[in-house]
Amino acid sequence: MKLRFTKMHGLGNDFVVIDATREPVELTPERVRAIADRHFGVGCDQLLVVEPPSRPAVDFRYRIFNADGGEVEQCGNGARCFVRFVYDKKLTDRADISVETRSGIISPRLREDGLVTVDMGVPVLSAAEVPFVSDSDAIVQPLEVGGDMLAITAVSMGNPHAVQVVANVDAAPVETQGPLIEHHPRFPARVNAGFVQVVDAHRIRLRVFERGSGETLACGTGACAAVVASILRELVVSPVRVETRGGELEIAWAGPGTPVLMTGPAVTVFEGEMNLV
Ligand SMILES: N[C@@H](CCC[C@H](N)C(=O)O)C(=O)O
Repeated sequence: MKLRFTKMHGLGNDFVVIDATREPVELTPERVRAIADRHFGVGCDQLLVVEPPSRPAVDFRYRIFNADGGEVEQCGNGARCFVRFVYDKKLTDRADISVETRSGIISPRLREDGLVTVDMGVPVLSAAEVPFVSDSDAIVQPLEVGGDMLAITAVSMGNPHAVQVVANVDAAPVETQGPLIEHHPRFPARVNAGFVQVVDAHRIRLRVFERGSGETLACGTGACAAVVASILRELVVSPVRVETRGGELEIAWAGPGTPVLMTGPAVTVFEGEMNLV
């Protein structure tokens, strides 16, 4: 069976995007892993599926699969690519859409300058809802990882993030500590591990070891979570430029109870057709 796809990226966080608005596509974890495989498949960090909405007053349903085959709640860089995709494919003539995800509604807007701003919703700071096993909702929490005591902030942007502040992201133990944090028993749904270096009051540098995909060149929800954590820790002030290995995002957040706004690029690389096994 042949399946048409579009290869896209947001700051080098790369996606295979599939249009399932006309007919459903059956995606098993094995199939997702095969498509995401960089040697035997197309290769991507996440597979994104565009579906018709399941409820009134939203335009599309947005499904996200990590390279390990697991379906997850949210993907920020993917959300920017999502609106670029549905607009370019003429699945809508609106540049401002409402999209349902596993964790709620998000609103991406394709701007005239080609950048995309996404209302990513209100961050969740309650430990139980992240989910993070803790008897407190303190902003900074101790977490023992590989014999070291880390100071993390647990934030959900629809998906779970553990954010820590480091002196230098280039020297941070992302590859070694990242997998230990991802699978830490106090994060029962696993977690995305963010490493933040504060540059000044409006700029941070960020690396993220993503749940189910490993370190990526950029993570949109990771950038939102990192800015929320850094504002709560009084290290930065909104708006904040986030430097990743793949480029920069701008994140604005007015504080608890308000939504996070993320602005950045969304790029189409090529169209293709794959053999689906
Ligand atoms: N790259 C994404 C996040 C994708 C999902 C994440 N790995 C998870 O498991 O929660 C982004 O740009 O936000």
